[in-house]
Amino acid sequence: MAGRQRQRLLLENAEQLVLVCGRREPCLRREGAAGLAVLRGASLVVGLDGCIKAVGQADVIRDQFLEATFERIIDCSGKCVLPGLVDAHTHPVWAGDRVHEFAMKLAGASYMEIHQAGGGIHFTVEHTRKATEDELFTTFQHRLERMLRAGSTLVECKSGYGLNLETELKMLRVIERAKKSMDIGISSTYCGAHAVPKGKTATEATDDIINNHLPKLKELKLSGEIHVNNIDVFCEKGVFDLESTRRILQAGKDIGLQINFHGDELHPMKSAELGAELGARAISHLEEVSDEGIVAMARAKCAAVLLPTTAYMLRLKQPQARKMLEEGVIVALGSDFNPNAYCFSMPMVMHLACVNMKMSMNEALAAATINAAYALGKSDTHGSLEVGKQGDLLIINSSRLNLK
Ligand SMILES: N=CN[C@@H](CCC(=O)O)C(=O)O
Ligand SMILES: [Zn+2]
Repeated sequence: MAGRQRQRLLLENAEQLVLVCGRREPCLRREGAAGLAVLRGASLVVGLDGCIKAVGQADVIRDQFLEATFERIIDCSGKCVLPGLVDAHTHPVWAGDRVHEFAMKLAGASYMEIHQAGGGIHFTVEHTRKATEDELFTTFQHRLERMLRAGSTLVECKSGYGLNLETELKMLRVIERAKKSMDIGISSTYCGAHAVPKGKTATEATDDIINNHLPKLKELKLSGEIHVNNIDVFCEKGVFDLESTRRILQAGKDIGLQINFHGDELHPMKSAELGAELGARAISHLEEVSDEGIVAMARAKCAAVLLPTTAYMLRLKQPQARKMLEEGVIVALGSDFNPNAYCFSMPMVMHLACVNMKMSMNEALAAATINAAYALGKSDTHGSLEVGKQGDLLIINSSRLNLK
């Protein structure tokens, strides 16, 4: 029946059609991530609703859709098709660059020394508070366009440079506007606990978030004004300790947000153990995760969002990607785009993951597609080329990805 209908797009006869997975797996672990599903000489059909209608050998699809009409047909002979990339961790809404801090870091200052001296996130907060919503939207839009050009079709976007309710909401409104107007998927994250605002203690900031910020987010969700997907905390020595992190994440979960937070980045905090206990969807960074934390994450099916740009930029030790993969953790990747790590490109992130974290190319692609989608709770609709999923895809002008 579908074979006679009008369809949006036919990608014909790709040399390699990299499905990533083909049995509706929610994520890929161990051997699953090491060997991806690939069809050769294959075609794919996207329907008028933007979803994938068929994937298969070119001659089979041709027969099946003999009587169909297409808005567009693209000859993919000699080319590769793969799912749109998913960037599972970004901080893309802000004003005021931090180029001056690069020189400080090169001269030996650490990320936390700059932060504690009032720079880093605090510097960005000062500038973001002063910026208008339109100014923030314009730069954000430009950044999303660049991410899209680098192949990302679904991006996690955090607030977190406001810290007060007014500016956090301003950032979330900007993200909401892009969700509605831009041709890129967005999973939005409330990250009001990104730093302890100047003039407050961590406990005061935690109380403010729980008593004022989160109830407001609940109200705005009910009225349909802002729909946030995830809750985040920077769980770190000198920022939010384990107890404050627990209180904030639990309160976020109680209003229906998915837990997806920064943990075990600069110091071992037992963030992974906490995330596993709270049922977190994902934890990012994990350079300092413990062995027990890795096991707990694997058991709890809590994704590890690894950020190779951070370890590179801050000269941190690399997260133990190989150990996580061997223990069965769901490993995802993110660009961590922010004023400290100015990288829009998931292909670059995948490259760094292979070279610096010793992931295989297959593992890196799984981490930047189905597993990143899993980290955002979206692997039922994104992250692989399977019937029923969104038709987000990339055509690569190369006959083979040479995956191993
Ligand atoms: N570590 C905390 N947050 C960001 C950095 C944000 C910033 O420095 O502005 C990160 O994920 O790397
Ligand atoms: Zn971050």
